[in-house]
Amino acid sequence: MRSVKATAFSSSANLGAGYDVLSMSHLAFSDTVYAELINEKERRVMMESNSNVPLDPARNSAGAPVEALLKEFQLNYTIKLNVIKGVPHGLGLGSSGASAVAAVAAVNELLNLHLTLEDIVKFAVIGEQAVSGSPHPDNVAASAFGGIVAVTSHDPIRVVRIPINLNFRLMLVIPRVNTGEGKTKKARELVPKQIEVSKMVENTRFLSSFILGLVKGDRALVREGLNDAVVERSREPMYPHYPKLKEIALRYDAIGACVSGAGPTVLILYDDSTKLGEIKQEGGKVCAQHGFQCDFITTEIGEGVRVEGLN
Ligand SMILES: Nc1ncnc2c1ncn2[C@@H]1O[C@H](COP(=O)(O)OP(=O)(O)OP(=O)(O)O)[C@@H](O)[C@H]1O
Ligand SMILES: N[C@@H](CCO)C(=O)O
Repeated sequence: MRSVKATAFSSSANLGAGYDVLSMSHLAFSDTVYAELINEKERRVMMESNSNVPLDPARNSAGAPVEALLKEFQLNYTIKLNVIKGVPHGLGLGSSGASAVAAVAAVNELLNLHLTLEDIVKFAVIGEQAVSGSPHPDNVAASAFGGIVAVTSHDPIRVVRIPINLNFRLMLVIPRVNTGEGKTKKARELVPKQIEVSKMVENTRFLSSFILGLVKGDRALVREGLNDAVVERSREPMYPHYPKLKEIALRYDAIGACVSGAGPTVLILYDDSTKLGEIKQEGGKVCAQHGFQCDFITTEIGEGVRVEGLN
């Protein structure tokens, strides 16, 4: 039987004021999905995994988009997906998104559907809808395209990679906690439905500064822009360690810090001026004060989804 392997990397969405719009792929973790054509008789998705994610395709971020693909292309095929999880889930690292992108990319290759990367994002978003109740496109856009991306249109999906002219590396501060089922769904319920114009203006300034700082290679602008006056604040009860951790990162001259997606992971941008050792030491104490340990993982900006035909 023909089978295809696809690998998609972890991601950090929002990046300060870019809620549901900005996201960054990183090489820290990845999911791999093997897709195999079992028969051409019955429209069905069979699931296997090395992890405790749901094996009901409708409740799995990899299975749901593949079911939608088979329906969209009116294919009565049985497809087996083996989801090899490498991205820890429920921690704000785009785990559900990575599976979704890898699954859609693998089936695209397996069935020669000729999907563009934006088509892959369009279908992978169905996986996010299945697990968080919202079709947020940011994580899947970063896992599909790589780099730092802006989703400039939702319908139709349009994704733009942001040119990066600033040298920096990444550190993920990952709490060793179990956030339970549907963490992102709960986090999205905390986001206010309406905000004051002053908050919109403040976030527009942040977003402009962050993006312009990346493009111009202006460290101070990136530092000024990596902030958020709305979503991060509304969700603080889900990551009480964050404000102090951010203050420590900035004190020791990190370029900036933000919540990774819906958290609780914190993303820190740093360079040679940053006193990383002090951040790890004092940041570790902050995590302990909140009752958990944190892993401090350094990594780099990631690539887009990789596909490999196996036979
Ligand atoms: N293939 C999958 N990979 C990861 N989680 C999955 C998958 N399929 C279903 N899930 C469920 O989705 C939830 C994890 O997704 P969730 O959106 O909450 O966090 P995340 O994707 O890890 O991080 P982020 O905050 O970046 O979205 C868990 O409840 C998990 O059981
Ligand atoms: N933009 C999404 C990303 C989830 O990783 C959210 O913050 O809910």
